[in-house]
Amino acid sequence: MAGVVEELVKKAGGCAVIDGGFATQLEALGADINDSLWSAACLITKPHLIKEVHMQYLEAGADVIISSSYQATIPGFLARGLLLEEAEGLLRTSVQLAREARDEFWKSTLRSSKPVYNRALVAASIGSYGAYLADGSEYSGSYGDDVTSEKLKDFHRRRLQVLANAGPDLIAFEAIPNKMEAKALVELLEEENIQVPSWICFSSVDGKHLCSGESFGDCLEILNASEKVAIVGVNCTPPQFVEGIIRDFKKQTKKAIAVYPNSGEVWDGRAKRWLPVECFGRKSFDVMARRWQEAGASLVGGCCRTTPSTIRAVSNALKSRNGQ
Ligand code: MET
Ligand SMILES: [Zn+2]
Repeated sequence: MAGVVEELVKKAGGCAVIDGGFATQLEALGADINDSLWSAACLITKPHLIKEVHMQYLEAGADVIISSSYQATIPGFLARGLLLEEAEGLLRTSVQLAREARDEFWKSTLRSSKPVYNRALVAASIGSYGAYLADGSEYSGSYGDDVTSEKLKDFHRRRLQVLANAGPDLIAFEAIPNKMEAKALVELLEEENIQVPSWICFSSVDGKHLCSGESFGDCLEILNASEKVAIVGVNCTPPQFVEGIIRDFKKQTKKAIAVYPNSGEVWDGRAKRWLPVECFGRKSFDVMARRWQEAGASLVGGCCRTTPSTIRAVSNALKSRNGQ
């Protein structure tokens, strides 16, 4: 585990808290994210709301906050009529807003000497190629035959460079749906010699495989071989599968494990809405978070449809047992 993460996990008493659904909370604050850029549209129109969401998660007890760049891509911004420099500037802004929130919150915490908080880390979010396509392939992992590993690397390269140079503590590759993309990302981290430690989290719809149907084990083998990858895990996956996934990962990796599932609701990519298949609220997250720590997770949080109240419950559950 990279030193900075190790230190945070230790300070948090063995399990650090990641924030919750970012787009979800932006929407709750009144932002319109029904947009091909999704939450990243707010980088153009409502940056103050982005900072507000970060503040709410810090207040709720998050030790790691994830930037608003999940669906912020250079081609996405260019298609919106922005210039290349403007697009790159918005990527840097996403990290900057999270850092400002972290620094302001930390200053105010020091003044009020609330011992429950740690100085949070900022993770720069990078969503999958499928998230950019916004066509449902984010959860199917099927990119079609014309998408090669080189094409994926070219898609990710510049954004990765810009975000890594914007001063985050971590890079968070989120909801990676297939093995080709996981491998392309590992190769890219090496090729670009990225010095910021990364996490790579997969998404799963069945708890046994990546969304593509490929095995976790094959992908973990690729991640295990890279020193650039500090943390592996799953996000935006139904919470009922997470305990089993952690136990499975434990057998196949020595890297730290991060889990931040969604609420259990299912995204209907065509209809662009959440289907309430099985929804887990903050009460269940509080119980589940403890089990996830016991099973071996070092970082626990929430993804889509989880909120600051979910994260407060997770933080209270983990930190009270860890004597914080
Ligand atoms: N960090 C992103 C968010 O919470 C992850 C989205 S997963 C589809 O909005
Ligand atoms: Zn999600």
